Amino acid sequence: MRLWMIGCGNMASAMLRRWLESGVVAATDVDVVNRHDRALPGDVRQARTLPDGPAPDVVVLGIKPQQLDEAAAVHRERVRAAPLLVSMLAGPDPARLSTAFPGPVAIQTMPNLPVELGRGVVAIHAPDAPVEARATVDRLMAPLGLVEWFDDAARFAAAGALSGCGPAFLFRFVDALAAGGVAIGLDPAQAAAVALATVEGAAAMVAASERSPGALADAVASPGGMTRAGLNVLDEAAGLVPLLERTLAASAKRGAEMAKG
Ligand SMILES: NC(=O)C1=CN([C@@H]2O[C@H](COP(=O)(O)OP(=O)(O)OC[C@H]3O[C@@H](n4cnc5c(N)ncnc54)[C@H](O)[C@@H]3O)[C@@H](O)[C@H]2O)C=CC1
Ligand SMILES: O=C(O)[C@@H]1CCC=N1
Repeated sequence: MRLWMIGCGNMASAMLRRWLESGVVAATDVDVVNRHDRALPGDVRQARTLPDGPAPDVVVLGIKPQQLDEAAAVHRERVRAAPLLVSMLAGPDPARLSTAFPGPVAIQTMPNLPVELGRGVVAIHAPDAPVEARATVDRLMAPLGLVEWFDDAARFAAAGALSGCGPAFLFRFVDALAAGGVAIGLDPAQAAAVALATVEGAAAMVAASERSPGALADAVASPGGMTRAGLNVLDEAAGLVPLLERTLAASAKRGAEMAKG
């Protein structure tokens, strides 16, 4: 599959790394446009302008949302002949993408960083996309992890807040678990190592298990034991659930503002 990538930074290069590793895309079939050269997976071609020659199968948009209009002004004419535009920008919906880049079928996606390992989530919103366009997008996204289509814009936005931002929240949790360890007497380096290994093992276990996270928590917590004492704090009325409800609500609110442009 031939790709042009307009903007290939943290998120797009995580996708590119996995596309190259999985073989769904060959490095020689990718052309990246970045503002400045940066280290890219597979040493793919990188320039300030799109290449001459025929349009690719897919144009991938990986710039910041605030850079959409500026990038469209520069690249719109070259992109017009491409069949598909796949955006990872938080905010712009397919209609806004098509206004910026008329011509291709516009697909709005929200990936997350673990796609780099093939363990990510890609939420997709393109309710009017024809079936062939959906099939191409599915083929491209399949190696990245869980791929979920949302025809409903509000559900797509909610999923994006959870999965797109979620890795950062979990990274914070790892740090918070380590900070809790330090507060009860561990040295910081050991606390960080123990917290990370605990989260990694527990995440792998819940992913592999047929038991729910709640059932697994109960399997850890002996009645009247240490874990139950800790869970009682997390489960307080003002504990972890309301904290994460507020966290996701804040991300979703900001996403809605960005969608308005
Ligand atoms: N970082 C993440 O975890 C996620 C990011 N996103 C979305 O991905 C997009 C990119 O985010 P990051 O990769 O974190 O940003 P980044 O700043 O690392 O990458 C943006 C890239 O775009 C290039 N660029 C800027 N203006 C350009 C232009 N006019 N023409 C060509 N290239 C241009 C820059 O040189 C840079 O390499 C954003 O729209 C964000 O909403 C979506 C989901 C998760
Ligand atoms: O923070 C952001 O706006 C982007 C979208 C989701 C993750 N990063």
